[in-house]
Amino acid sequence: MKNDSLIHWHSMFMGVALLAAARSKDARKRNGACIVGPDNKISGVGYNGLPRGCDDHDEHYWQDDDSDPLNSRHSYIVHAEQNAILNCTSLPLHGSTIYATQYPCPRCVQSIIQVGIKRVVYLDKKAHQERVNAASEKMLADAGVEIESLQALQPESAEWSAELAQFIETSTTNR
Ligand SMILES: O=c1ccn([C@H]2C[C@H](O)[C@@H](COP(=O)(O)O)O2)c(=O)[nH]1
Ligand SMILES: [Zn+2]
Repeated sequence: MKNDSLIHWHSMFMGVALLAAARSKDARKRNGACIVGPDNKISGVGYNGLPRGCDDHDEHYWQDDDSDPLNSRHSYIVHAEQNAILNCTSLPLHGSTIYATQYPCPRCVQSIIQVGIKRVVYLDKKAHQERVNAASEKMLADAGVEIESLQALQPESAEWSAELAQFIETSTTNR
């Protein structure tokens, strides 16, 4: 007998991004991203973290002094979207969609555009980063890359993803 109780494709891909995010060591924000080809095949997954070989336990990397690049976490962390692109196992990415747990920053947007990704689906948007988000939005619009919230695209998927995020948050201690 056929089982019709499936999740949407959007739920599956945002779910993969959320699971990837659960691997992030960033105590401030755990992000994930999942890149999907036009044929619904996953090409790459990533989360925010330090580059390979940089010790997660080295507190130097997690400092917050933005006035000194040597002591700023922003010099070191590879963003989830960048990692998803760098981790891709199938190329090219032209025409792909990236599912991101957070509205991508301008740096990530640059990479997204340059590899030919044509659509961004995001889960959360930080309202206090209005100007940063506007910079991302301008580049995406000029480059003809669509961006939409999962909430607007598929409300049931957004609700399911929020529940999954909550479940992951409360159940991730070295499992
Ligand atoms: O597009 C983005 C933006 C940010 N991140 C990561 C980078 C950090 O690990 C956290 C928090 O970012 P802040 O800039 O320190 O607020 O989120 C990402 O993965 N993708
Ligand atoms: Zn970014």
